[in-house]
Amino acid sequence: MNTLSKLQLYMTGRKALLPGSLVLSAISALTGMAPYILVWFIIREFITAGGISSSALVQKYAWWAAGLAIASILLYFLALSASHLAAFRVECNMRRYAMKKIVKMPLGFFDNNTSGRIRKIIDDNTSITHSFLAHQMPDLAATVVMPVTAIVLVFVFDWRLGLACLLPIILSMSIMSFMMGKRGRYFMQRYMDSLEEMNTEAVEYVRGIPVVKVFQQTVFSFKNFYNSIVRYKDMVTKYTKIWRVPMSVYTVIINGISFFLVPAAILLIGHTGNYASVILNMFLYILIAPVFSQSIMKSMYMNQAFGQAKEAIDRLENLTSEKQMPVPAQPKSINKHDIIFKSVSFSYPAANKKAVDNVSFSISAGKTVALVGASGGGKTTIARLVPRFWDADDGEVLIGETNVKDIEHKELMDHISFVFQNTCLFKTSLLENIKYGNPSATIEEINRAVDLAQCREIIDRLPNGLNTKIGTEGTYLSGGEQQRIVLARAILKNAPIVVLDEATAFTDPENEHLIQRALGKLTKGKTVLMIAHRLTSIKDADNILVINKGKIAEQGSHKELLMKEGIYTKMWKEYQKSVQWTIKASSNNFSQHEEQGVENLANTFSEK
Ligand SMILES: Nc1ncnc2c1ncn2[C@@H]1O[C@H](COP(=O)(O)OP(=O)(O)OP(=O)(O)O)[C@@H](O)[C@H]1O
Repeated sequence: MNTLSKLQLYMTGRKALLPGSLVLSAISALTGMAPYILVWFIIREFITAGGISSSALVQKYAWWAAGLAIASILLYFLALSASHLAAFRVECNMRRYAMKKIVKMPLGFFDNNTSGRIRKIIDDNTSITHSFLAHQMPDLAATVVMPVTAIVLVFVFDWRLGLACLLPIILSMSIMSFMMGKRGRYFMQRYMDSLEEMNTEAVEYVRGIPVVKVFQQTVFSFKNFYNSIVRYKDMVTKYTKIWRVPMSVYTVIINGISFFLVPAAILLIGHTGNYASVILNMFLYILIAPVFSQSIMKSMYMNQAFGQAKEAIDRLENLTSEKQMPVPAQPKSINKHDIIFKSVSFSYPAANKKAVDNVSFSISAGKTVALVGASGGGKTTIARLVPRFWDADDGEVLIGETNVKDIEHKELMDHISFVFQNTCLFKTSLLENIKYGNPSATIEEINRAVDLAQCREIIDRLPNGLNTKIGTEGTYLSGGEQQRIVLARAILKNAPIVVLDEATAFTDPENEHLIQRALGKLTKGKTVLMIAHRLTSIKDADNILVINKGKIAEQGSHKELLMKEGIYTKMWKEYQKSVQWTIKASSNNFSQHEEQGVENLANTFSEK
């Protein structure tokens, strides 16, 4: 399907706007040609019909010329209005369509596509199609109609002068098609790729400025951003050099049609001896020549705009064509709250190894299973298969007796509370943030969740209590405090299944203690799948799975695993050492010991 047909799909119900704009623009172009002929009539009156004696006729021609010029402008205005209406409609529908598709994407889609990237692809590409439809499309009709009419005219008046006019046009169009051919399209693609790359790197650069300042590094530490600018500059410079000669020749020829006409006219006068008629026609041709140059220039930009619009639609389609989360044809409801993994395997798209490899385990309703193991082992991926961030490639993930693929998205989400590694609080009131877990909760229920999540002292300290807006007017919360607010949200949701990903990582001891209490309240009586690096927090789990390279390397309770003297035992010993070091470190060398402990822990796995 070509670019215009694709854009027409987004017109929904007002499909006539765009063709209407083209027709109005074509009529405007035709009307705009008429004054040239009328001026030619006036000149003819002066040269052949005795000048002043025919002033009434001259005036009549002049009025018609002025009237038609005004009519042409008005028609063009109407054409622009119609094209703008079409453009706004298409832009709006494109954004809606993209957003509708994106909200249906699996949750894992947002891991690989940052919010910045999604925003840029949608915003920038819909804006490109807007300016193409609103501004360039009306010119398309004029670009076709004006030169065709002008060519007919020049051949009607004097075919020999017409040929002299046509020669530079053919030459310039050949140069233009050389510039806009395969090479031009290739450049456009690379140009937009480089812009996107530069943009992504620029966002990364701005995000990293605090780190650069803290570590006293120069901006050159942002090699990727620097390299993306250099690559862009090199590509544009190379392309400009390729275009330098053809573009100069093209510009000279297209603006110099008159220089082809004068020698042709001299030859014609010598040949026919009809001085007045040749000069008169030559005036018309000189008047019309700018029409050609303008039209060809416009068509050059038009070609470029078409290329950009095509590229913009392709990029938007690429984003939205990613596989959506399949919706069950006959949804089943959740009858029990145990979680069962049956020979589950999963690979990330484009990855060459399995992130989860033939994993089987079960969590009875109300019990807790913890995942531990080396970084990159696959713990997060396993946990995320339960709320369908992605679907398993092989095997089954069941809740009760129902495969998660057969459960409607809303029902699945209603039954699971997911506490992420990175807390996400919205820049609104704490009340709104907590209420997100259950929008219909009463204020009593909210207050209860606040108490259970150990958030009361946070709320009491803030000037407007629960109504305090966070992230504004200097009201900020520490990482541990944010974590507790997120737990209040999860407690309010009161889902029977809880998935916890590193909930206590990176918090200070005081906050950890409070978070542990809040977690105790959240998980009480629930089916829990939790990932934790602090082994003390999962010591009491009903079952601990040691995950290594996507597989279950060991499993059992804390005691059973210690008796096995395997990976877990090593991990536990290393962890104990690091805890002791931390205590010793209160007097000296804290960071050195802590780092050493973490390193030892990491080595345990690299040895495996
Ligand atoms: N969105 C993603 N796209 C592609 N590969 C991914 C993605 N997320 C994780 N991986 C890869 O899958 C493997 C398992 O990663 P996962 O995050 O599940 O491990 P983990 O045990 O939770 O690690 P950590 O303890 O560091 O969080 C790793 O090799 C990782 O590089």
